[in-house]
Amino acid sequence: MVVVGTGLIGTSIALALRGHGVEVLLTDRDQAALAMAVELGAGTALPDGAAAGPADLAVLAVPPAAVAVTLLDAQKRGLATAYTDVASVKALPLAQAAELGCDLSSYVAGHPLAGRERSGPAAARGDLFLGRPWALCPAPGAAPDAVAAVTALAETCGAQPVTVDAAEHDRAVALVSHAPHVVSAAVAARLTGADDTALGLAGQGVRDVTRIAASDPRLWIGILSANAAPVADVLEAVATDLAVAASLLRDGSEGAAAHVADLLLRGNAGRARIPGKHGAAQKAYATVTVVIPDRPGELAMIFQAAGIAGVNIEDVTIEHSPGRPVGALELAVAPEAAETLAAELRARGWSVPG
Ligand SMILES: NC(=O)c1ccc[n+]([C@@H]2O[C@H](COP(=O)([O-])OP(=O)(O)OC[C@H]3O[C@@H](n4cnc5c(N)ncnc54)[C@H](O)[C@@H]3O)[C@@H](O)[C@H]2O)c1
Ligand SMILES: O=C(O)C(=O)C[C@]1(C(=O)O)C=C[C@@H](O)C=C1
Repeated sequence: MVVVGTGLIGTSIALALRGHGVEVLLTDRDQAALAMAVELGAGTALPDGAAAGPADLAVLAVPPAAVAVTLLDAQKRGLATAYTDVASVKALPLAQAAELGCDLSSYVAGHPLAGRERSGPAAARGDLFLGRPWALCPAPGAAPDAVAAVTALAETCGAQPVTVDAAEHDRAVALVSHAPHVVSAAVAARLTGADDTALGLAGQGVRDVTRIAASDPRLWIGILSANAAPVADVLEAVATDLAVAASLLRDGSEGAAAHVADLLLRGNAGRARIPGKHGAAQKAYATVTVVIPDRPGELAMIFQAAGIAGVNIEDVTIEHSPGRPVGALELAVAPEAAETLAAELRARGWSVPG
């Protein structure tokens, strides 16, 4: 397998494949991204010049606007017998590939519906795709062998392949991914002018609604502009709901409140329609939260205590309390290790609520 573009998605796919013993060759025009992916165990660097022979499949994990040119270049080099991409929009890269004269029989456009708000190989996870849908949009003349190779890729990564027409895919993701992204950004953008009192009162709700607003704007402007009309349709409908809700709230009458309640009820109904993930569950970690004083060496001592307790820390987040000399350290660990870690930290004097 060859992965072109060792960012978040390319490296996550490579890690998932390596987990199944697949030989993976990596390439990226950014040498630092490539070196990091190799360092993380995602594969080995694709040698310059002639490869030993074509790979079974080349995965083009580059931004949407780079898919067609990358495909053309890869096909000219004879990198693989089949090709796919992972871009978040499908009709435009397919049209560009046709226009450039790419071989569309060996190419099956793809899109895993899994990601993160962080970019680059350091954010990659081999379990990113477990149980997630993976859209496949083969062009009419796609070779059955190529379709089979890309289907096998999705399945090996633990995802559920879903075959869908490219234009239909783009309309669907405008609703379930692209418009929600803009709405999240719009809510988060209100916070740029927020004062310390408001930010200090921020709870989980605003964090949930704005998580994806932390994503790379360069990637997202490429996605949104490549799917502009379907995204605009959804945003206009959302904007109408918001404008009506605002004017009803200004009205302040009981009747108006009932109408706002109607929007909330439709929200409940829409949310309930989102299917649960299929297939295997993503690896679930337990979170041990520690209240930490803001002083040098504190993190090192906590990590050392975890090591002494024999507990592997899988992930770390620090939530700062603005204006307060403490923070909340969230340690993600295997569920069966959570109690051991909590007990060790409490015994050493840290506050571990719960
Ligand atoms: N981020 C997500 O949540 C997500 C989820 C699903 C699909 N996608 C799609 O996956 C693709 C990659 O997104 P990402 O989040 O991994 O971005 P990323 O920025 O983490 O990685 C992109 C990588 O591609 C490299 N690159 C760019 N142009 C290249 C070229 N011409 N040749 C070789 N390498 C090149 C960059 O150097 C970078 O390392 C995009 O098409 C995106 O739409 C993203
Ligand atoms: O969960 C996230 O952070 C994502 O941005 C993932 C998400 C999505 O909207 O579900 C975003 C864009 C991709 O094309 C696929 C998946």
